[in-house]
Amino acid sequence: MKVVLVGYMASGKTSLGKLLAKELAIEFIDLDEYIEQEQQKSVKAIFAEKGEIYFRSIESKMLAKVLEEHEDCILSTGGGTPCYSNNMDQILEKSDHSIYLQLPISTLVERISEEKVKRPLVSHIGADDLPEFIGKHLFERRPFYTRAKHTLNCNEKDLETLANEVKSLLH
Ligand SMILES: Nc1ncnc2c1ncn2[C@@H]1O[C@H](COP(=O)(O)OP(=O)(O)O)[C@@H](O)[C@H]1O
Ligand SMILES: O=C(O)C1=C[C@@H](OP(=O)(O)O)[C@@H](O)[C@H](O)C1
Ligand SMILES: [Mg+2]
Repeated sequence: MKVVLVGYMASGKTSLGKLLAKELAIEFIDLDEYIEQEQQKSVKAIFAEKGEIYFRSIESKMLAKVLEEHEDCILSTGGGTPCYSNNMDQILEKSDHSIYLQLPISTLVERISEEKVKRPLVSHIGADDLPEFIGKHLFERRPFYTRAKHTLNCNEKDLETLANEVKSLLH
């Protein structure tokens, strides 16, 4: 069974994916970590040294590779993955379940402001401008995320609760 998690930065894709894979005893793949291993560089360094277009091209290729080569896995994507190239079509075609982790802007702002450094798209944005940036960005990206097979309301739920809710979707 192939399950793909999508959603905005800091929606919990990596954390929930890890927990789910452990509980379901299947392989966990985080697309950003996969790219970092393949490129031998952090996502931050790839953005800084080669630019976003290069990152999006690698991201799309690595997504296709993971979807092709892995039968049973939980795949946590990056926040931008479904929004470029034909990535969301690929996800819908090649996975059994795709799940959009939905959170209110206020929670995303809180989480991102604590972890801006490792996220190159927001690292340069000041605290005052962050809510407007995230609001606009999510408005642009939401149409891609909502194509996922399921939407999971993650507001004020801990990881264990979310893992149980995902498991009940996987039939
Ligand atoms: N359900 C949750 N409740 C509270 N904090 C969470 C939850 N899920 C994730 N987090 C926290 O939010 C931050 C971003 O999580 P992460 O898994 O890196 O998100 P993503 O991979 O979507 O960017 C981390 O600090 C993580 O511990
Ligand atoms: O939203 C985005 O475009 C990005 C999200 C990041 O992943 P997370 O969503 O896990 O932070 C990472 O892929 C890169 O920094 C770009
Ligand atoms: Mg992540």
